[in-house]
Amino acid sequence: MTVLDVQDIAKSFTLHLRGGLTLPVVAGVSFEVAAGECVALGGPSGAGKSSILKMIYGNYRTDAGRILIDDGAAVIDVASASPREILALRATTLGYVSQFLRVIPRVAALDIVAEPLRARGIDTTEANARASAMLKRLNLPERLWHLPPATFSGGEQQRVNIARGFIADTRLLLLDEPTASLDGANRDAVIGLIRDKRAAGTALVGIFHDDEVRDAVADRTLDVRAFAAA
Ligand SMILES: Nc1ncnc2c1ncn2[C@@H]1O[C@H](COP(=O)(O)OP(=O)(O)OP(=O)(O)O)[C@@H](O)[C@H]1O
Repeated sequence: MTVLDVQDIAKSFTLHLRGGLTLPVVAGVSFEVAAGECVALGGPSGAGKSSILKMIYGNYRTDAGRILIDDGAAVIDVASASPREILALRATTLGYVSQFLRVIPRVAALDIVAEPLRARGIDTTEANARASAMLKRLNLPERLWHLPPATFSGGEQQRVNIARGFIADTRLLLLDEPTASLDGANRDAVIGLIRDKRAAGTALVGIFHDDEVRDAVADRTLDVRAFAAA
C-alpha cells in the first residue's frame, strides 16, 4: 500500500539579497514509498536531499507537483494543504527526525520524549514507561532522565531527539541523518529502531551519510542527481 506518492515536485530558491537571483535545486522529483519500505535519498552534498525532505514535511513549499500522503482515512496533498492541515498531519501521521534537538528550557529529557505520546492521548504513566524504555534502548544514563538536556553532550542530546522522534507510531517517518556523530553502539541502536518501524509497516524516507547504516536499513536508494534542475 502506497503511503507517500511524490509527483513531479520541484524547488528553486529566490535569493532576495542577491537581486532576486533564482537558484534551481531539483525538478521532476517523483517516487512512491509503500508501507514497511525504507527509501534512502542519496547523492552529493547540495544535491537537494534535505530540500526534498523539507517539502514532504511541509516546511518548504514546492514550486510544482503533488505530495500525496495517505493518513489512513484520506489522502492529503501537502503541496496544496493549509498550514492547519499540515499540523494535523504531523500530529497523527507524519514524523520527522532531524539531527538536532530543539531544547526546551527546563523540561526534563523524559518529558520531552514522552510528550508526543501524551499529545496522542496516552496517559502519563504509560507514556513515561515507554519513554523510559526508549531512553534505555538508546543507552542514555538514567541519572540524566529527569534533567533538562540543555547541558547534555551533543551525542546525549541527539539520542533524546531520536527517542522523541521514534516513540510515536506514524505512518510516514522522515529521517535527516539520524545517526550523524553517534558512536557504534548507539548507531546500532538506531538501526534497530528503524528496522522495527519498517517491520511495523511505517513508510520511511531517509538521508544516511553513513553507507553502513544505509545498507542496513534501506530497501533502495534514489540518487537525487537524477532530479537536478536545469
Ligand atoms: N532556505 C534556503 N535558501 C536558499 N538556498 C537554499 C535553502 N535551502 C537549501 N538551499 C540550497 O539548495 C541546495 C540544496 O540544499 P540541500 O540542503 O537540500 O542539499 P543536500 O543534498 O541535503 O546537502 P547536504 O548533503 O550537504 O546536507 C544547496 O545549494 C543549498 O544552498
